[in-house]
Amino acid sequence: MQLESHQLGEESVISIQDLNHYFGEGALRKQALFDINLEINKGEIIIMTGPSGSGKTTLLTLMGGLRSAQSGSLRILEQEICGASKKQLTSLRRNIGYIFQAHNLMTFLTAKENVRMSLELHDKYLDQDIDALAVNMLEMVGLGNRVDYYPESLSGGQKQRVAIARALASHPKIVLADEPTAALDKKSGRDVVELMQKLAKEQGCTILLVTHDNRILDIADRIVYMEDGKLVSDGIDAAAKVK
Ligand SMILES: Nc1ncnc2c1ncn2[C@@H]1O[C@H](COP(=O)(O)OP(=O)(O)OP(=O)(O)O)[C@@H](O)[C@H]1O
Repeated sequence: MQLESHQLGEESVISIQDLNHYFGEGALRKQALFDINLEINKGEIIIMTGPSGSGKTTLLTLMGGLRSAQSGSLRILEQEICGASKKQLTSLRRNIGYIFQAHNLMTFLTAKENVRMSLELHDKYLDQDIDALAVNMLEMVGLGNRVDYYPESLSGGQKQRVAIARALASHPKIVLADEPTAALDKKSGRDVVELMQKLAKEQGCTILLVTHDNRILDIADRIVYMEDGKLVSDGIDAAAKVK
């Protein structure tokens, strides 16, 4: 029998036990996540899918250190996030790359300057040729001839590729992507996720991707399916559920 990579006890990047999450206070308090358990290893590409309102973005933002975890245990890169301070979350976020539905590029910066910005956050790049690193990363996403373009002069797919270059330039251990193909046509969407897959595999980076786009499910090593705030299946069953 062939074991799945997550069963082999490889290096754990994210480890979640009995995680619950609530929004609001008092009578308005509403539970959004219920007893989530999940192990994610180095280099895995995980797609999270499920109906609208099922809790995918809430879980993704918790795993990205973008909001504080309230109850249970959430370990990211060997750090407990439940009860972590703002300062701890900020330093954790330097190890994570983010790609969102709307590319979130700075409109007043060129493609190169957008990628540079993410490198400038890291001391280790300060004595290197950051311009050259940014250009090299843009070449890797096929935009070597667009480095000095502003976002408004790029197509949707090109903007999303700049966002990928920006997210991966500093070789983060984790990349989070929330609906990265939502604003793209079929071909551009496919190109964008295949590029993410290729770069992540080269860098040994873990990708967590939330999507409603059934056409890209095959790039995942594992599919996690959510419903009503619960993780209802993980792995092969999940793939069958969304077909
Ligand atoms: N900031 C918030 N305040 C209050 N309730 C929230 C907040 N964010 C999300 N929720 C609620 O938590 C639940 C899960 O929402 P979430 O956005 O995680 O779902 P989702 O699966 O990502 O949905 P979609 O696919 O539509 O983006 C929903 O019932 C939502 O209304």
